[in-house]
Amino acid sequence: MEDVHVRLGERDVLRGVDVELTERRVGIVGANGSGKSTLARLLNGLVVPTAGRVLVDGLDTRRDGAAVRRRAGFVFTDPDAQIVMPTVAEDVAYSVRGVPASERDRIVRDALAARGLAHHADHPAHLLSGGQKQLLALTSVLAARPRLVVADEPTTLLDLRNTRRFAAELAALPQQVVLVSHDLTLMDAMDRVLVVDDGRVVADDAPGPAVAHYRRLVDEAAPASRRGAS
Ligand SMILES: Nc1ncnc2c1ncn2[C@@H]1O[C@H](COP(=O)(O)OP(=O)(O)OP(=O)(O)O)[C@@H](O)[C@H]1O
Repeated sequence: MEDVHVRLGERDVLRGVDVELTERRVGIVGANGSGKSTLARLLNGLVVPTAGRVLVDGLDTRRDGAAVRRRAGFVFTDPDAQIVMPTVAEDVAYSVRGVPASERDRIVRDALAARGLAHHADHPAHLLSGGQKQLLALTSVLAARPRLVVADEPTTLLDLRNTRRFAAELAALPQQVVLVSHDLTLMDAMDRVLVVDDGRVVADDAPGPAVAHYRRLVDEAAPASRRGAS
């Protein structure tokens, strides 16, 4: 991201973000409305910069949006917003729809087996539990073999067990992962963490110091009367 600015409506949502993300695991934390989702969405061209450039694998997201989206898979917070087909297997098949049918069936079978969803293949996707739906969303994204996986608060709807399971799935991926989350425990597994505040990256460090920076920001923003109590 080269000096990226994003203006949405009347608001400067991102103001001069300049980062090169080369680590395998990159976390993004920050307050509600600070610009994290916008930053994540820049990475697959769902949002394009108002000024500056975003390059993914050397491709400009403004010019080569479709090619960028093939490289960068996006996992949304709410899997219901992402699951588009009636059954579990059909949903995974949809994300590899360009592949010949015989190969597609094999990809779908392998992908479902890898996430423990094989016996749900013909089940209606909407009947899965929240955790299973999130795994299905990840499975469908991964079936398209993206080089980069961007996940925007993917564990918000999950209980502790499924959060752990999903985090383990993300951790095991060979791809580069960019993870936006309010769950600071997930940041321990990152190689690098960006702290976003009011549209800027205000810290960019290893997880320990970055999360400490974020905690200080929150403490400083709290009214003095509450600070002692926290
Ligand atoms: N399409 C839009 N038009 C106008 N403003 C927008 C639009 N999308 C986002 N915003 C604003 O941009 C700011 C940043 O939003 P963003 O979703 O990136 O924040 P976030 O850090 O991911 O927040 P959260 O943690 O609450 O998900 C917010 O103030 C939001 O209201």
